[in-house]
Amino acid sequence: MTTIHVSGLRKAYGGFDAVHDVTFTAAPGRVVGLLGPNGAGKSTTLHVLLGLAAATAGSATFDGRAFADLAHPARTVGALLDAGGLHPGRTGRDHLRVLAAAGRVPARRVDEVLALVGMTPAADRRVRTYSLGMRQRIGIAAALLGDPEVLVLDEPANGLDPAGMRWLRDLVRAFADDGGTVLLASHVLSEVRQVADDLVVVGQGRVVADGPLDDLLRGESLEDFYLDLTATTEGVR
Ligand SMILES: Nc1ncnc2c1ncn2[C@@H]1O[C@H](COP(=O)(O)OP(=O)(O)OP(=O)(O)O)[C@@H](O)[C@H]1O
Repeated sequence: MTTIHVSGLRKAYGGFDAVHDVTFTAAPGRVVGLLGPNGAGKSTTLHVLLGLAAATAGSATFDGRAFADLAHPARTVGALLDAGGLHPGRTGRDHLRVLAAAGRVPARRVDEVLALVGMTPAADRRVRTYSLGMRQRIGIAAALLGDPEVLVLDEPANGLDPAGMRWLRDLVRAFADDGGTVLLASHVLSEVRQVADDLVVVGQGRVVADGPLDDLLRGESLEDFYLDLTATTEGVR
């Protein structure tokens, strides 16, 4: 069981704060939805958490440890950031094999995650022949490779068909019900409404709402709540 702590996080690019001051916690057993307008700082927050960018101030950790200090990163956290990152000439299976080797994950786990995401029949085709949803499924398989305690998912429903979206929802729910921690960034409010326990809304690099989803909404729709909240911070920076 692993808790994500993001505390006083600031990330500046040149003189511009992509993230100004972000603090929140994602606890085991919870699905935390991360929302915010384009350019609010969601991806930057996830990048710092995953060790892909250095914090200017503050911290983003797993049980107090930065990603770079994790003893076995693949077992702690699995991430889906951008399904466009797959090599087009490689098969789905080969892609996962390379990641398994890099993450010190047993090769047999590749077949397990291919089955989990429903990609066994297409596993030996090259990625360039995959649809967006199929690439997304391989990306989710990659996140699951190390049987991690935390899932960090950026726009996971991208390209998924309705059956795929339900499958993803069930997977995320089961993962959290099993004691896992899920941080899920999305613009698809219906997806967040259906699966999130907690909500963190970011606007212009700051947290503008944070708490259990039902407590925040108090019967209001997520769309109304979100659009009212972000109206003042609207607009791409
Ligand atoms: N490498 C970078 N160099 C300079 N500015 C950056 C860099 N990465 C992000 N930014 C800027 O930081 C701000 C936050 O970007 P970020 O990608 O974190 O937003 P986001 O909330 O993920 O947006 P979206 O919903 O569009 O994905 C934006 O203004 C963006 O232009």
